[in-house]
Amino acid sequence: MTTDTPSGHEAEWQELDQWRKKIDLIDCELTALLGERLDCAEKISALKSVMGAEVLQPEREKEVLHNVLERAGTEEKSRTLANIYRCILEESRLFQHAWKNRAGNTHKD
Ligand SMILES: C=C(O[C@@H]1C=C(C(=O)O)C=C[C@H]1O)C(=O)O
Repeated sequence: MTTDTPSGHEAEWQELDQWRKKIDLIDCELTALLGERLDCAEKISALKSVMGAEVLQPEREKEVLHNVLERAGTEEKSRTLANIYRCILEESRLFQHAWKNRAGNTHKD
């Protein structure tokens, strides 16, 4: 047990520690999956550049959100996952714009 935890409730602290270990494992998996998701977004960005398509695809974003919320389970999780996914979609868009700008600069040389 670390020294910055209040004394007492040892069993609860031990259980909390177990849940934190589980969260650390989930974060490991999430980091890998989100990285993979960004790799897909990068490939899509390259294709959109060739096709002259916009980065922002509102209908596709609605579909992504719909797919996620369908699996959310509860109203509370649905609200939270919607917020998380709005951030993911925004960052995915920014990532694609950054890739597009880098690719554009490279092709000018
Ligand atoms: C990845 C794409 O680009 C953007 C980002 C999306 C995403 O991260 O899922 C979805 C739609 C686009 O606004 C795509 O068009 O599929």
